Amino acid sequence: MARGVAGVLRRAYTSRVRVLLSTRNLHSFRESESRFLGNPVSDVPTRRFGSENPVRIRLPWNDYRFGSFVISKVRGFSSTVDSNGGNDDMEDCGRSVGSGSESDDYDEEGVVNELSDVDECLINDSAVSESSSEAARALNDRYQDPVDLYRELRESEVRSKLQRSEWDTLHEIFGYFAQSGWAANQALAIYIGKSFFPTAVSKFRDFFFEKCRIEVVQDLVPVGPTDEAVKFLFPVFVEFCIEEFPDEIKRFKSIVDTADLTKPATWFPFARAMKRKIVYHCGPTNSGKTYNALQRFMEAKNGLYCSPLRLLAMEVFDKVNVLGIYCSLLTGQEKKHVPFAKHVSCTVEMVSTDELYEVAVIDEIQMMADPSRGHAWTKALLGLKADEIHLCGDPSVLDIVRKMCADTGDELVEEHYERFKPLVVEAKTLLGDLKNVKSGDCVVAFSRREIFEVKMAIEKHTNHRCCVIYGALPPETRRQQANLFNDQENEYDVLVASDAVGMGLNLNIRRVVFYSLSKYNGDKMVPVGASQVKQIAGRAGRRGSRYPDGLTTTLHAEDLNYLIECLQQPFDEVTKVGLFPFFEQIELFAAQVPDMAFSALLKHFGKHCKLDGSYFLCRHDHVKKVANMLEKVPGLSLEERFNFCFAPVNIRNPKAMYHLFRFASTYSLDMPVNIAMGMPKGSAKNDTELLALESKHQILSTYLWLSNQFEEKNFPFVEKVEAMATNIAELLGESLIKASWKMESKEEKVKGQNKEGRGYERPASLIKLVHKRKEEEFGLKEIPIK
Ligand SMILES: Nc1ncnc2c1ncn2[C@@H]1O[C@H](COP(=O)(O)OP(=O)(O)OP(=O)(O)O)[C@@H](O)[C@H]1O
Ligand SMILES: [Mg+2]
Repeated sequence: MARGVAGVLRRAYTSRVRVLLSTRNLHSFRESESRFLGNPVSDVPTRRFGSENPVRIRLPWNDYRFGSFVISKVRGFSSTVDSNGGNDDMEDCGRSVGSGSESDDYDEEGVVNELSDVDECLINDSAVSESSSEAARALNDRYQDPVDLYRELRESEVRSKLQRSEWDTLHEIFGYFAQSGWAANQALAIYIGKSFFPTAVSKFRDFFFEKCRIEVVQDLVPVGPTDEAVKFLFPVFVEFCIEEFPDEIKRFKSIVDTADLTKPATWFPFARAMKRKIVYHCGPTNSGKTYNALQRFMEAKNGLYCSPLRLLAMEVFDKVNVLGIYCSLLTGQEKKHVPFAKHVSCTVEMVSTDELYEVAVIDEIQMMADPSRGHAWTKALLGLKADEIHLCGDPSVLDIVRKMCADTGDELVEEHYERFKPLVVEAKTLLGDLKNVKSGDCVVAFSRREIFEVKMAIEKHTNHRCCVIYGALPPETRRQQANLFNDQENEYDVLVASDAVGMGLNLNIRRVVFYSLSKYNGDKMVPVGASQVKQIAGRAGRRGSRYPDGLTTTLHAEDLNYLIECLQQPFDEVTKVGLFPFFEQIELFAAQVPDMAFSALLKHFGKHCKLDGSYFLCRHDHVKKVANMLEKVPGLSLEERFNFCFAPVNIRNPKAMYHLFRFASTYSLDMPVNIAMGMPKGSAKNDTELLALESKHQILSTYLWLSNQFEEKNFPFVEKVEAMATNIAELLGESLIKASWKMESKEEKVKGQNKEGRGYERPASLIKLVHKRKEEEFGLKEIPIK
């Protein structure tokens, strides 16, 4: 029986292990497999497993073969080489190579991906003495076939009497083996996972001690705990594992197979069957990328515009309809179907890969590299069924798009753009004083608190009035604030905004002033990244706006050099883009680990998933947090749970979390989900009331999102909720216009620091400039940035 299973495993092993036995290359299993099946990569006889009478081809030990691949030069163990001659292994030590999973990066809970690289540097680091090399050579000459050696061990009935020193050295050798990153990586090829590897080695050690002839021990001991010893033992270890652990191997294989995220291009066979033309509108901000892509969108018989933000999707929806092209709107929260419309403006998460389009536009394509949302852009690019796909974005993902198009077989046309007008850095700065703000300025701050502090300070100390835009505001309110700012007929001539203005919005901004260049990343204050600085600064001086010439500067002189550095930095080249499994993939995976809680399942998936080198698994800690909370709601199917967990909710807002919990609980009882939330009577009179309005809107937004995922009978109050949401968005708008309160806790904080009466003051710049240039270097010159 065991042999039967082993036979199956060996067949599987032979067919799988056609790629060089390195974890880094597990991702390319499939590729190499198909390459192999179509066109055998080796003309050297391969070792076969699985037939009734396996043909054992004797090869010298130093050419020991796994499938068609060779662990070459065992004696010198310089590298692992595949039969195609590709050399991949040891030189990468110490570098993070571009393949395998990135789970180590994304999972802050310290989940280690079973398939990710382990440090193979051990191999190179070990000092190999002349005598042990000599001993290794002798060992390899003596035992030329690992299979023979394994058989001999298996059949042996004598336990050798070892001397204490031999026993100690053997232990050291096996200890070294267990620590070997190289061996752990190679073992993955036979589906010995990283967590099981130490157990397998320990069992192998016991087996070896139990069965090994004294002569073999005496030949091995002089080699000592070295890589050479590991290389010698490894093929024997493989034989042992295949025979000893068929169940573990089978289990791990099924898990790995169902967590396979390699070859994402093949997930969309219909898109692959098409000859698509991809047009990449590549350039910096304000260079006309979206404008040109939208021209093609509007000319087409039918089209799809995929936006990074609800606000932009709404803007395109309005603009296109005004121009007489019927266009519907589709976001997570709203479906506005325009009769006879053949065009759709949607948020990128809502992309359907089922519809056929003549033209699709994917805006801000560089977002493919976003750690959390990247997968939506990747899916759109790989899966859209459109004759023409227009990508708008900066050059950071150009190379990877080229690679993806080569994989999909799509034609790629590149259109390069320059900024209409160069962005100019004002070296004078605001000299630390918000009184120097001018009409048409957008002051950018990176927290809600700072935004209000700046607004209040400007309104108190100058005659300017401020609009505000930040992430927690509903898109309708952001839009109302943007219109108020753009409209020249009122007193609102300054905008105070967070990085939420960074994408695509067309605002009448003359100058972008960075209030600070640091932001809180959830853990600590960090400098804002160069690409984000560019994106935000690029909001100044839009073509067709009142201020076609863009200026940018900082509030404080000490931040200026960092701003210039960011603007002058070339775009980073992205090497990996985001992926996330579809529900069906999670479902298949779940079948391998029955009874596992959903949050643990996601964690487990992250641990076992297999990715090609150009992809990473998107972060989903937010989803896991919701999943944890919803563990207490019984009776949800996996799919229902999946949908609830992806609902947009602010996990730091206990009220929002409570309502989501309530929605899920009511739904699980198959009762109509109601909203049970009081409406505020008027606009907010202080920051606490404003926060409450924001929070209420977010809860309503979650309800609307869920109503689009589930049946109407479960979420029957959509109209009522929509009306409430509109009402609250209006109240928020009114509140922002009236807002003149002081930020309470800030005041307390200032009191605590004995700074009462000192007026407005920004905390000192947090950017520590390493290469601080002298002020004279810039003087009051204006520095144009291309
Ligand atoms: N050929 C054109 N004729 C008239 N207006 C144009 C033209 N090209 C661009 N514009 C206008 O210039 C402004 C910036 O263009 P667009 O939004 O396309 O830039 P972008 O490169 O997509 O910028 P971002 O990276 O910030 O999204 C818009 O207001 C757009 O309407
Ligand atoms: Mg654009």
